[in-house]
Amino acid sequence: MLKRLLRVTPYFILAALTAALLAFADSYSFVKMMDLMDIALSGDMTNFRSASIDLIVMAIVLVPLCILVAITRALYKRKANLTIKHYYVNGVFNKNISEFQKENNAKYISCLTNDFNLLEVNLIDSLYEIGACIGNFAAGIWMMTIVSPWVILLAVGVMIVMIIFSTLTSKPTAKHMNERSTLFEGYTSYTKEMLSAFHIIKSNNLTERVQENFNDKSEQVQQKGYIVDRFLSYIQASENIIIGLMMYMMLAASGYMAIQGLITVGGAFLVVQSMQKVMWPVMNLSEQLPKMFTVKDLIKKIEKTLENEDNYEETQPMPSFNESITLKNVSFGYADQETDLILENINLELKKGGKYLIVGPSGGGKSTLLKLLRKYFNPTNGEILIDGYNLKDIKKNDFFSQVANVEQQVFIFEDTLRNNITLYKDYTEEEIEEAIRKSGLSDFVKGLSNGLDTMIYDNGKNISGGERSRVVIARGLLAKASIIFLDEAFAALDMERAKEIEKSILALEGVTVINVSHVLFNETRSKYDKILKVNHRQVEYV
Ligand SMILES: Nc1ncnc2c1ncn2[C@@H]1O[C@H](COP(=O)(O)OP(=O)(O)OP(=O)(O)O)[C@@H](O)[C@H]1O
Repeated sequence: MLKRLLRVTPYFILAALTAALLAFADSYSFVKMMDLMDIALSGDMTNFRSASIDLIVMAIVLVPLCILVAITRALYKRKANLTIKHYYVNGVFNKNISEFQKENNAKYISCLTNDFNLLEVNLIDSLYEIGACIGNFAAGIWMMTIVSPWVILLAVGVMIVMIIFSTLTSKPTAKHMNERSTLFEGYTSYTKEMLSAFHIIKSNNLTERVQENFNDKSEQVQQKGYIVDRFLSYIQASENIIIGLMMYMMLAASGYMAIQGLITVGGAFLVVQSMQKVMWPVMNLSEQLPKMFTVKDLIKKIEKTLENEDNYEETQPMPSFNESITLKNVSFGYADQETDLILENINLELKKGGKYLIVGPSGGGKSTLLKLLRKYFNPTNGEILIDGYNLKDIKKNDFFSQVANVEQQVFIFEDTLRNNITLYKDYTEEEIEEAIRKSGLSDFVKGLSNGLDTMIYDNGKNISGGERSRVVIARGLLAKASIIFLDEAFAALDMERAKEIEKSILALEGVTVINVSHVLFNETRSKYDKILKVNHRQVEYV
């Protein structure tokens, strides 16, 4: 992630340089003020006028510079945030389907919200602040050199003390931050579950219990937040004491020098201003550095969510599906243990263009067989060959572009009906119409005042379960895939409609259809080439 962040270096440099430019311009205006003060005390009216004009010009120049600083800072922040978020989402989509499904996806939501908010404050903002601090510190030192180089030594001393202090306090801060992030993960997961199950909770009178659990989790997160804030405020208070002491020492030193006549009154004024210029970065650095030190562990935690245990490299392209899918002595268990096998020693051949129905008792392993054929999981033993090539070696993207999946669990995007059917790909109106007709959606679409441009909200809350299923069937038909996998795709449809759609799918020439279903209609039964029963780890022909 840090490597990816390096790409925004030009934006960072631009933002830091403009901040430094502003710091120097601001310091220069203080030098001009010092001159004005000393000229005024000497009673030199001619030079006083020109020094006053210089000051006014400086004040005018500062305005566009301030705007430039705000713009370059915002640009850097925007680029940096987008870069790490793109990196993360890209990483999530590089996860294997099986490994992604093993995890609670609230883990990823928590990373993208809580952890990325922390990254924005503790890394992206802090980096900018550190850049700006360096510019301001340099400008402050420059101001000091104009008055007396001796004051610089004191400022460098303060800096060293503060860096040592930050290093010492960073470890316990990082520990607390990580614990808080883990608590947030549980909290996000629970909140997501609570809102998804809203109607179940209400209709089963579970409100009180759920609220109690939520309050407990929320209390834990708040308590940790309180501990972190309290800890950080102790650190802050200690820093303020140290910095305060240093400031008094510098003030006393410049006062002594003015009394001794080593510097002018204007010079004393400039020392006070330069001290502020130097102290701000020192104070700010002492705030930003501990935050920066906590980022390493946070990034490690975020990167861990993107790790794939199985990094098998797929090398075989699959431009088309031409002959058959063959299962050779395939065994599979989710737990990778021989005793926990769901399927054992399966041998099958599924021909291109063939229509296959998979039946069997609940929990028998039908969906598991489909998951293996869909390349969600690899067999524990044996191999699945497609046109003679091991499915394990076939590149995921190539394989997925040859198949369409129609599942019982439907996902509908919050978008128009058209985009939900085409899945953002280009098809002709005739192709879309044909898919709508074959999936039994024609009457539904005709009845909508906006037709295909009707918006579907929140995973299809404004359409029925059967309509949702048909949208997904239309997707499958439109995709013109070589293989269609159906998993209880007709469960939400009435019998007549289910039969009609099943017939349309079974009439697709050259398309291999593998349909897992509890429902077996006499009218469509004969249209299947083979009916397979999955039971007791075995697959047999019916
Ligand atoms: N991700 C998983 N991790 C562990 N075990 C699983 C997983 N998915 C399914 N199983 C188990 O595998 C067995 C077969 O499940 P599968 O979903 O393949 O059955 P099925 O025949 O499709 O059942 P149904 O008709 O009820 O959908 C079941 O005992 C189930 O509990």
